[in-house]
Amino acid sequence: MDLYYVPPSAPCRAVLMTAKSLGIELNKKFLNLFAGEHLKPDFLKLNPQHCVPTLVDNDFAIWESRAINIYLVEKYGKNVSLYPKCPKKRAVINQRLFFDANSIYQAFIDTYVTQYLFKKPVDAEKYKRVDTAFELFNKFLEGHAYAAGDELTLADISLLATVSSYDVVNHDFSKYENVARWYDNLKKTVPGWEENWAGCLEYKKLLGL
Ligand SMILES: N[C@@H](CCC(=O)N[C@@H](CS)C(=O)NCC(=O)O)C(=O)O
Repeated sequence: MDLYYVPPSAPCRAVLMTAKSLGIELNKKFLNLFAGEHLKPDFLKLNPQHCVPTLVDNDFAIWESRAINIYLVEKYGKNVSLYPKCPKKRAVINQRLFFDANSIYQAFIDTYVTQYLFKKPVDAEKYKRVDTAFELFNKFLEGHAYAAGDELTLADISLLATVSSYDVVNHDFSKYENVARWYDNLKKTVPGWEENWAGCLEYKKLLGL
């Protein structure tokens, strides 16, 4: 399977950690976004939304990191505990995945990425949303080792990619004790963490930090 990606991107890093956790070998294809490779006709044929990560499994292409990760577990996963079939467990995992996409990851784009990569002014209100997101995530983790309960799931992997982006820009989240404990544990245990962190360091450079 081919994975079109860029190393600094949190969604791409989440897919790489998921594949590693599942023992799946991906054929990584670097796409130079700054050179506009994602806008070339061949790539647009695969993904008219022209974003990475994009996974190509023979004649099937899929994008959106969380959709890719679910596909990998459902189609190839021996370890289905990352996305169990129980509807209630799944619903909680999905909620955390949407929380990641819409709240904590989006808050990173609206603040650090906007300020440092796009070089646009950021309203203080947007930084407050980062705190609100961390506060919520801290609550979700109350009494639990993992984002959606007591087992590692796809929600943890997506959130780990996002929270490590905050770490690399030195965003202090130590007061969110459950998040800090969760992060410390996952850094030591999630397969592919080293590659994720290498991507984070590239991200840091890209942001000019
Ligand atoms: N929600 C998407 C976000 C993907 C995304 O924003 N990708 C960026 C790189 S981090 C991208 O491909 N940007 C180029 C474009 O959209 O044209 C996901 O989780 O996969």
